[in-house]
Order: sequence, then C-alpha cells, then structure tokens
Amino acid sequence: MKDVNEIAPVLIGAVLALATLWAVVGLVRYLRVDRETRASIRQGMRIRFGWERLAKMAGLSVTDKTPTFLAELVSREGEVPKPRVLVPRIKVKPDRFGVMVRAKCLPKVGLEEFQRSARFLADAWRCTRVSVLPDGPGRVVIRAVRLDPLITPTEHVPTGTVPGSLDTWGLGLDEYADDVSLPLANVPGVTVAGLPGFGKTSLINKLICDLAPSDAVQFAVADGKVSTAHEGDYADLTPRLFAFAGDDLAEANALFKRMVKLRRGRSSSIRAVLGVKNMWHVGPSRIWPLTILIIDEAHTYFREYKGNDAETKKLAAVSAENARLVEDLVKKGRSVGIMVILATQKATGDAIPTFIRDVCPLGLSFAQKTAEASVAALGDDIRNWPDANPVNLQDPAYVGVASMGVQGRPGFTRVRTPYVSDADAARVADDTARLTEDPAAYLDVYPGPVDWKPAFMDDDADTLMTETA
Ligand SMILES: Nc1ncnc2c1ncn2[C@@H]1O[C@H](COP(=O)(O)OP(=O)(O)OP(=O)(O)O)[C@@H](O)[C@H]1O
Repeated sequence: MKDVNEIAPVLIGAVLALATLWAVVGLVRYLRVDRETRASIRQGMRIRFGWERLAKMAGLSVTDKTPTFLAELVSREGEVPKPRVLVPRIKVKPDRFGVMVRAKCLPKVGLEEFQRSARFLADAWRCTRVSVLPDGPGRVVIRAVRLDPLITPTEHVPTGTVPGSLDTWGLGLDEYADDVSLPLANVPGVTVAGLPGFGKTSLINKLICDLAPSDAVQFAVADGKVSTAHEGDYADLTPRLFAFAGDDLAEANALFKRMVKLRRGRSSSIRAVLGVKNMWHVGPSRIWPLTILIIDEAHTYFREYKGNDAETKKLAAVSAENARLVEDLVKKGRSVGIMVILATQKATGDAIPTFIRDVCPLGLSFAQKTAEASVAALGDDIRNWPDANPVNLQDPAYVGVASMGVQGRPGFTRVRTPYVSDADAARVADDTARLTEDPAAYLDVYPGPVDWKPAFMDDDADTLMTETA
C-alpha cells in the first residue's frame, strides 16, 4: 500500500505533464494556422463533443441488448444488465474548408444510413455541404464543408520544382475541397471553353508554370488573339515556348505542319528509339518530351470563309487545312506524346470543328451563356446534371470555376481552379527558359536503329546528350 502511495503522485504528475504538453502542442498548432482552419478546429471540437447525442437523434445508433461479459460479471444477482445504445466511433480532422470525419459503421448503421442523414448533419454542423463516401470495408468518410470551396478564390504560387509525375496535373478543388487532377498520360486532346474573363488563360498559365520546370515537357502556342509573341497573354511565357504563332492563318498553318511532321517522325521512330509503341509506357523524357500544343482562341484558325474572290478562297483553303492538321494531331498524337489543348469561348462546331472536338477525350468549361453552348463544350449528358451546368457559373463569384467530367465519378464535377498571376508565370518561364528545346531536334539527329538507346536508359546519357544537343 505504501508503494502505491509513493507511486501515485509520480503517476499523476506524469499524466498532468503529458496532458499539459498535449494542450500546449494543440495551442501552438491552433495559433499557427490561418483563421479559417482555426474555425474548422473549433467546429471539429464541437462535432466530437456533441457526436454521441447527435448520432442518436440522427438515427445513427443501434441498441445492443446482449450484455457484455464484463457487464454480466459486475451485475448483481438477478439483475439484468441494461441494453447499450451504441454510436459509430469517429475521428475528426479539420482543414481550411471544414472537417473530414471518418466513422466506423455498426450493424444497421452503414453507408446508406449515413448518406440519408447527410442533410441533417449539414444543418447540425452548420455546413454548406456534406458528402458521405465509403472509406474501405466497414468505414465511411464524411466530408463537411463550412466554406464553399467553389466561391472561395484561391491563388497558386508556382514553386518552380520539377513535378513528381507527368501522368496527371493538379487542376484545383472540387465542391468538397478535394483535389481534382487532369490526366495527361494518353490524352491527345483537351477542350477548354468559357465566356471571356472567366479563367481560361489563368488555367493555361498554371499548366505551363507547373510543368515548365520539367525538361520532359515542351510547349508550343498558337494564340488567335494577337499578332506577335510579344503581345497578349503568352508574352511573358515566350522564353519557355519552342514555337509560337499569332493570328495569321499561314503562320499558324506552318506551326501545325511542323507539329504534324514531328508526329509523323515520332510515329515512325518510336519503336526503334523507345522500344515501345506507346511513349507513356516509358514516360516522357528530355529526348522524347510530352509536347503540348496550346491553341488559344481556336476559332481564329478554323473559321469558315465564304466568298469567291481569290483571297477568301485562299483563306478558306488554309483554314480547312489547319483543321485537318490539328485533327491528325488529336487522332494520332496520343501514343507518341503529343497533346493539343484547344481553348475557345464557345466550343460549338463553328469554333472547333466537331471532327476535332469529338475526339478530344477531355472537355472542361467555365461559365457559358446558353444550354447549347454547355452541350457543345461538355456533351449532351450535361443536360442530366443541372447543378454542374456551366450556365449556372455566370455569377462573378464563379470566375475560375469550371465544370468537367472526372474519370471514376458519375456526372460532372465543378472545380475551383487557382489564380496564377502573370508575374509568377513570367518568373517561372524565365527561370526555366534554358529547358526550352525543339522536340524535333532529337529526331533529326536520331542515327537509326543501331545499338542506340534513349538517353534516360543509358549510363552514358550525358555524353550522348552533349553530342546530340
Ligand atoms: N482561377 C481564378 N481565380 C480567381 N480569379 C481569376 C481566376 N482566373 C482568372 N481570374 C480573374 O479573371 C480575369 C480574367 O481571366 P482570364 O484572362 O484567365 O480569362 P479568359 O477566360 O482567358 O478570358 P479571355 O477569353 O478574354 O482570354 C483575370 O485577370 C483574373 O482577375
């Protein structure tokens, strides 16, 4: 007994010290995060403390009438232990937009029951939205957002670091503040539509800034809004572009021809150079970079010219040829690592010929004025998803929000894309200018099917690179 008396104060002291340490760590964390995350931390604490009561009210509880072994052991003679009301155990994690609650299911309290209670939980937790998804066997994850991520503008300051993977690219946050990515691997074409001033260019700025630090990506731009590279939205990015064409149809035609020549060269040499039929099996590299052609204000290049005078006929012929060349890139560029991004205000057939638009596997759209424009940008299925229809994104609060189909999710997802300032884009382009190379350069020097391996597979890569560069 004496021993216990001696140990007890030490134990109590240790427990108090640990509790104090835990509280101090919690307080420091709380003070270091931004205002919104602090609000979410407080919200998380309220959810945790009120969970048992709320779960019972929401019908997320189950009565266990069978007494536990321990209850039977401690119950008095003749006394029947009371049935227990169980509620799912939860873990709460706050973030800037709200909380993520992971819960363990119980018999008769599973995914369906949680989903049925989502509206009730949203009201009780004072959240804009609550979604419930499976989180492995016997578990669910409840995402509750207090702030609507779609109307909370975000900014992206490019880090200038080499992206870990080029298979996907982070696009932004969905309505539950979950990351949404755009696949890059095996995607030959993407259409980006939307009313002027709703974020198309900022989105492309982000793409270039995020991928520019990699020597395995090269960019070319055709911008139908300007005449020379030193004007307009891409002026600051020119150091990182290996080719540029303005609104001149013939100039753009020359660029598209150059890209098709690259596509042909790659198609005929891919097996000999990479040893595979699809570049994505080995991934992009410096000698075989993912080559992205951005065609902004795409309608400029494919316009139908009607008239019988020689000049109009000539323009009509160039325009038709442009469409054929871009069609070639989208139809045949996937496996050889060529991707075309077509941006325009309205993705109707007169802006992007349907034979090009319909073979682009990915389409995203910022705000649109009419239901027809939404259908042109996202396909007929958008009519079945009125909440995600870009006609509902015309409010200025939705500048930077696009609607798109996401692989593995039904319907369409709205994505808040972050804003990338022109100054940041210029900084990244300047810092990475030394990585700009014509992707055809390596094809030109390719010596033929001898004992030659791509540089990234070769121990003597550096020697080879210096010789060929
Ligand atoms: N993701 C975003 N978040 C917040 N604001 C944005 C975002 N993207 C763009 N903006 C704001 O909207 C303005 C216009 O954006 P942007 O130039 O990207 O539009 P656009 O759709 O390319 O227009 P246009 O068709 O005329 O080229 C920007 O200057 C910026 O102030």
